[in-house]
Amino acid sequence: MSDKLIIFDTTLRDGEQSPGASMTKDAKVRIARQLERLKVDVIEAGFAASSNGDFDAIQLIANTVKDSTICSLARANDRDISRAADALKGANRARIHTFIATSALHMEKKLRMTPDQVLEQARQSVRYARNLVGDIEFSPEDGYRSDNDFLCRVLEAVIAEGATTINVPDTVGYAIPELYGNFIKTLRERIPNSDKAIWSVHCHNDLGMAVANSLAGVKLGGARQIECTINGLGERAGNCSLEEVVMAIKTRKDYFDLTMNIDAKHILAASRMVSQITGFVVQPNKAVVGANAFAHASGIHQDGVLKARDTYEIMRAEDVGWTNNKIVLGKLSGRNAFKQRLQELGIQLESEAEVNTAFAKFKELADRKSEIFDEDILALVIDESASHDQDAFGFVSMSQRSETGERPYANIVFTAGGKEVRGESNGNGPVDASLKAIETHVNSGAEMVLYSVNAISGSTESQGEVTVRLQSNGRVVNGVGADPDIVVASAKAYLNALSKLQSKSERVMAQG
Ligand SMILES: CC(=O)SCCNC(=O)CCNC(=O)[C@H](O)C(C)(C)COP(=O)(O)OP(=O)(O)OC[C@H]1O[C@@H](n2cnc3c(N)ncnc32)[C@H](O)[C@@H]1OP(=O)(O)O
Ligand SMILES: CC(C)C(=O)C(=O)O
Ligand SMILES: [Mg+2]
Repeated sequence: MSDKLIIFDTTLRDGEQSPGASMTKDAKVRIARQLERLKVDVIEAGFAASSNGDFDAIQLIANTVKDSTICSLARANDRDISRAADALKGANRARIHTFIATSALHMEKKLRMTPDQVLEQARQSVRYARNLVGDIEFSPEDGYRSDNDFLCRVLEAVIAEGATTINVPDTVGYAIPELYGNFIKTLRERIPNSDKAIWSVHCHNDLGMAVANSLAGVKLGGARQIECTINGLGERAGNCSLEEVVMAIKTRKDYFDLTMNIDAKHILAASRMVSQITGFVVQPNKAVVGANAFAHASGIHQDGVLKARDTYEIMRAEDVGWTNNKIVLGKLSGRNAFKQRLQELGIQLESEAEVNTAFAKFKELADRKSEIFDEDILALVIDESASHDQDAFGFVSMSQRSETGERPYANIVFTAGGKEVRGESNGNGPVDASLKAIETHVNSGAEMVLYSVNAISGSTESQGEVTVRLQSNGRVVNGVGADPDIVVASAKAYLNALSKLQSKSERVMAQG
């Protein structure tokens, strides 16, 4: 049996059947191009008979994408099949995928046809399609819940009519890996002409087993085509996810021993494109393409990964399109990860004692803030070294009150020459009140020439970094302070600037 596994992507057909995932023609072409870069073997571009728009999209994809086989779905009737063939005319390689349900439930209740009528319609449709296109896929819809004997009759008949791929769908996601794998194996063993077709699996994720079932269909059943979608998009709970199934087969080559054309480094871009076009956000803990798939937040794992990535990573992030893995600093991080980040940021602390002090401050901040960004660390270290040099004034604590219609009030405790002092004041706003409260004690006479606030990182959880520029007696100094509370950050920055004004060693900055 061949060791080549065909990857058939149906993001643009079954994926689009996901409620809310409808795509424009241009969006479909963009995705198809990305699938071509990913080197999927077959792109099911849509269902030509479903609408003129889908017909046009398939036609445009067939005319544009030349490296993959382009496929259209069609019900088992002449009209749908003709539409599919017409839409695919410009393709380098075209496939018609025709289907009809074979489970007793679907035949009786939905199609309202007898098994013999279904058998005949399947046979005729494949015959009709075969005269239009050489590459014909046939699917017995709800195949997994179909009667085995009947299914064998239908599949034998359509292979005899020229179907080149037999796809056995678990349409409603009812299968269990071992049972599904054996089901495919049994069909292949029982059908006399089964070796004339390539066998394919098409699994839905209603019980969260689409990937596992597909893998079992390949490993136990001998299927050599997997139907899947980017991000597992698809009807109801979705289809087998391309990124997961592909990376399972690549990562466990020791077990599957199969080859694929896929160029996995385009996986992440494909995932992002599909997510952006459909508006379906990828959950952070999604395998392979989720934001956390290669991220480490706990100290022991971070330490392990920094020493040897394979301690906690079974795939390389770069192989699926990430630029690297991620060490996310937070309250569970350890000293080694913290030190590594300081090094990456080009920060050299003088001694182990200084590292320990900075690490203690980092842990304290991390208890208040779920993720610590590089900018937080820079602010924390700048704050730390500033307090080393200039300790004339230091922030201790503050409280402040502001209420609509009331003048804001601040009460601040800070150190001045090593002694704790307290100041209080009203002001135009909470920042103004807190700086005036400092001045009630300091009386610096300095003029503020700049005040600026920056959110250190993108979210409301981030630290605020405040810069204050003061001018006094021809000297201009900058003070910087950082804190999740921007009023506290302002007070820290102001005290830092006042300290610099007092410091004899402070460099004089030319004004302007
Ligand atoms: C498991 C799957 O994913 S199957 C693919 C599902 N995808 C889609 O349905 C998306 C595209 N579908 C559509 O745009 C429309 O449903 C169309 C154009 C295909 C058909 O639209 P309509 O003609 O209005 O029919 P409607 O959708 O209401 O009903 C489906 C008809 O197709 C019949 N039918 C269903 N499957 C098949 C089949 N595989 N082969 C032949 N006939 C079929 C049904 O019995 C029903 O026939 P009836 O009208 O005689 O009762
Ligand atoms: C049309 C077929 C292949 C299908 O999508 C299914 O049965 O789930
Ligand atoms: Mg399906």
